[in-house]
Amino acid sequence: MIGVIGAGAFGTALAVTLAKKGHEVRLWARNSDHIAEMARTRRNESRLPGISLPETVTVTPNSDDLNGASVILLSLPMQALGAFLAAQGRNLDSPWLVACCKGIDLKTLTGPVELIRLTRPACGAAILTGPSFAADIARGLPTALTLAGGDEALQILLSTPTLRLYRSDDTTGAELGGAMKNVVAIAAGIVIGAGLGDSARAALMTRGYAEMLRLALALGARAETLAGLSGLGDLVLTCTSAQSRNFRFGQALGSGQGFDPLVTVEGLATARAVAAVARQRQIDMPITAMIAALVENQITLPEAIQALMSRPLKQE
Ligand SMILES: NC(=O)C1=CN([C@@H]2O[C@H](COP(=O)(O)OP(=O)(O)OC[C@H]3O[C@@H](n4cnc5c(N)ncnc54)[C@H](OP(=O)(O)O)[C@@H]3O)[C@@H](O)[C@H]2O)C=CC1
Ligand SMILES: O=C(CO)COP(=O)(O)O
Repeated sequence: MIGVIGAGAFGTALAVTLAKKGHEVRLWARNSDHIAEMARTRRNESRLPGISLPETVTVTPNSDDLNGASVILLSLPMQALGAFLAAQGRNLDSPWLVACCKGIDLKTLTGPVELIRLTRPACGAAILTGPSFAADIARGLPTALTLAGGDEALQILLSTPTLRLYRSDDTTGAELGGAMKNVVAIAAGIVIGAGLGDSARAALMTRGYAEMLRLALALGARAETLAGLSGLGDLVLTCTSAQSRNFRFGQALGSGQGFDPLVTVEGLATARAVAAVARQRQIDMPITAMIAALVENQITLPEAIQALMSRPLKQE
């Protein structure tokens, strides 16, 4: 049996693809009305529309029902993970706890793997991350992700005929790549929304990648991890697709439109967290600093664009 914490888009998509492979899956959700609706309709229409839940997926409000799972996937938004682990993490009984979220925790300035390790040092802690929209996974379109921190048996267990996992031991690099690409995706959305053009977006993605790499190397990650699926791969996907919520949020900001505050936009809190880490380490991250300042209403959009364009000329 495989356990999934969080019946959002990603948790549900993982549950569907793993159930289709033949696993029994128990999916934890917090809201009883939501659970009743999923049980009645066999769909998660509010989070992952148009996808049927296989019969072998059971939805439960009780995280104890996941105990004994071969692996428990934690698919909550990053800023909700710490509180969930503090409240229920010590009761989770499985050899592997795998983070399926992207971001840096604002409270501790650490990634999800570190939060898991601190709560359950006796369990294996890993992260599943990379370029994949939940809807694509659930529809059975080909996708490839990085599993960092897991062993070969876990890699085989979680791979499906349409979801191909590559293994890595660089958990720091995998979590930082997945976290920081969302910040750059917001900036890319702003560029497109403000009508600055595709050339400006390409420049921003390249300079965004340069600052992602700078911080990651300073924190002990490997360059090849950042160049892989969990870094560059996800940066490319998220900065170029309107399926991305981070990109769409930026686009709305850049074009002066509103955005539904209930939609999960991981890059917002992560921009502030990464900017704080960069300040502590004295690492230059101008794009992240700009997004953090925008999010905190310290600068306006025209000021942010002007500030980036007027930086001193330097070597690439
Ligand atoms: N969607 C995607 O395509 C992908 C998402 N991810 C990552 O997966 C993670 C989850 O995102 P996603 O599934 O899209 O998010 P969604 O917005 O679709 O769903 C969020 C889920 O988390 C639950 N939740 C929110 N806050 C809390 C809380 N405080 N305690 C318990 N549960 C909570 C929500 O419950 P409720 O419904 O009751 O509000 C909901 O089930 C993110 O880090 C994201 O970056 C990774 C790859 C792809
Ligand atoms: O991480 C994702 C794709 O890999 C999903 O991106 P968004 O959270 O921006 O929708």
